[in-house]
Amino acid sequence: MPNSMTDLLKSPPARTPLAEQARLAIGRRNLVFVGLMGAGKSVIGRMVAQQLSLPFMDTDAEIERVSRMTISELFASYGEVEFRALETRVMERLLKGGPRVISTGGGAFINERTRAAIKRDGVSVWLRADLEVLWERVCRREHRPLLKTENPKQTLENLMNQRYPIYAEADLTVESRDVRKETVTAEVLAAIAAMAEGQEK
Ligand SMILES: Nc1ncnc2c1ncn2[C@@H]1O[C@H](COP(=O)(O)OP(=O)(O)O)[C@@H](O)[C@H]1O
Ligand SMILES: O=C(O)C1=C[C@@H](OP(=O)(O)O)[C@@H](O)[C@H](O)C1
Ligand SMILES: [Mg+2]
Repeated sequence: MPNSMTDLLKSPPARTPLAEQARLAIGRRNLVFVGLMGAGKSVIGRMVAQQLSLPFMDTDAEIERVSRMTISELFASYGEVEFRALETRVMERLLKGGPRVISTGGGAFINERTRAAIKRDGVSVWLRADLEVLWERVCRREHRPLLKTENPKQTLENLMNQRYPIYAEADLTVESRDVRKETVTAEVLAAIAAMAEGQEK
């Protein structure tokens, strides 16, 4: 929200040359972040959107807005199957309104129908991270219902084993490691720009 008339008159911040290249590469498509809980989809997605001057949406936030419930409440009241059905509908709707940057919840790309929609209308980026990095980021947070188990670190490892072969189907992979978020953001832009160069050859 602009704070003053001066803000309203300001032009949007200029993109860096790397961001400009990445923006051209995306064209009318959406940029979609996939990967496990704690990979940084929500945080990095928002930063990349800012760099590209594209609107940002997070499917979990959108699901919470339309249902007027938290993700934990949805899992508790309706279960995972209903949550996935809602997630697919929200994802299909967001993909139609692009181009935008969309961060998904960790299970979205695992669902066949959601994955097919992302492949059709988006450039997907897998933010890949090691177990220790993910665990360090999620262990103190309480809002992820799938990790409310006896041994959440083991649950995370099991999910890695099940899901990593599927995340690997994403168009691009960027390592989300223990470095500054700005570094990961720049690496995402570089990966998109490099993808476009590869397509031109
Ligand atoms: N280099 C980094 N890249 C991404 N996230 C990072 C990084 N360093 C620390 N974090 C933290 O890790 C957490 C990632 O959470 P989030 O973006 O919600 O992940 P996801 O949406 O993939 O579950 C955030 O608290 C973020 O601040
Ligand atoms: O991995 C998953 O199945 C889930 C990941 C969560 O999103 P984040 O990956 O953003 O934490 C959220 O959608 C829900 O708790 C289920
Ligand atoms: Mg998230």
